[in-house]
Amino acid sequence: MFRYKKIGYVALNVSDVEKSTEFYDQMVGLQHVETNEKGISFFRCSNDHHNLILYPSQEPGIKRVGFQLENDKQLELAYQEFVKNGLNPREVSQEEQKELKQGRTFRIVEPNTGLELEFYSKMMHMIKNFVPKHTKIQRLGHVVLNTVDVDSTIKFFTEQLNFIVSDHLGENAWLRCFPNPYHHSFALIKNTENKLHHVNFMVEDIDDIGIARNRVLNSDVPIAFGPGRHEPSESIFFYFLDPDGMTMEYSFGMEEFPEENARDARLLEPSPWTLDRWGGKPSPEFASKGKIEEKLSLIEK
Ligand SMILES: CC(C)c1ccc(C(=O)O)c(O)c1O
Ligand SMILES: [Fe+2]
Repeated sequence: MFRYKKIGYVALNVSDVEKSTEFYDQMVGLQHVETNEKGISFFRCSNDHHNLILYPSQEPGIKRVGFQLENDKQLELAYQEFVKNGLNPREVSQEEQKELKQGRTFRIVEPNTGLELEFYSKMMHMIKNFVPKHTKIQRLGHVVLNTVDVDSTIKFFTEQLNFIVSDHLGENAWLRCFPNPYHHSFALIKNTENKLHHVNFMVEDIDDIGIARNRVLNSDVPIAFGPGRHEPSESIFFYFLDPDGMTMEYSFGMEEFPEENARDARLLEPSPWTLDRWGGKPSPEFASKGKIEEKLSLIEK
């Protein structure tokens, strides 16, 4: 099976790119790289050209998630595997690759949720390091989806995409993209609707969490959950809402897995205390918004 480097970027549809650009730059603390002539806005928290893209849209939500493979050889292996399994990978045009500052890129549609997933190995490496404005963001951490058919979605990620389950909690699962060490770069939570649950950025220390809470409290940005501590990955978390009501998370600290002899996935107790060891409760708006952009699945289920 093919090998990942990491979750590379998330693309969101937003109703007002200018407003959201200010939010992700000033409130989240990502570096705004450029807004192009089509009104597409790029941000980074690393030397990658982008770790977040905002697309103008009437319907806010999630557009796609991009995964970086270890190298060109692994990318080709993934392509061959997808073709063999009838997943119909679609190569991204040269023109769009240029717009994205990426090398060879292809996409498939996850058949259970309709989310478009992208695979690439090369993205423009920016000369100047990411300089934190206020929050020492280390990386795009994970994306979580709500899914109606959670069993089939987990099966797809593990059997077709080479993800490994790090933990189960009831029917839900936290998954890592092998051999990336972090506890999860994707998670799947059962719901009555397929939609975005949240996007996570990992931060360097606990002060980033405490300072963020005060920054958000002193603004008109709604807090959605936390600060608290998650049982599965042991991270300290803080969630707040973006201008379209989509949930963003900062987290500090996360269990890491070795490539070989990693522990087996646990069956964690489905209890509110598992989600927050400190006993907090999410607001009703937590993880409530984030339509998945509809893409026709070409995969036979
Ligand atoms: C409440 C959500 C689904 C959640 C639960 C646990 C973790 C973790 O262990 O890191 C998360 O990151 C979450 O977002
Ligand atoms: Fe999370």
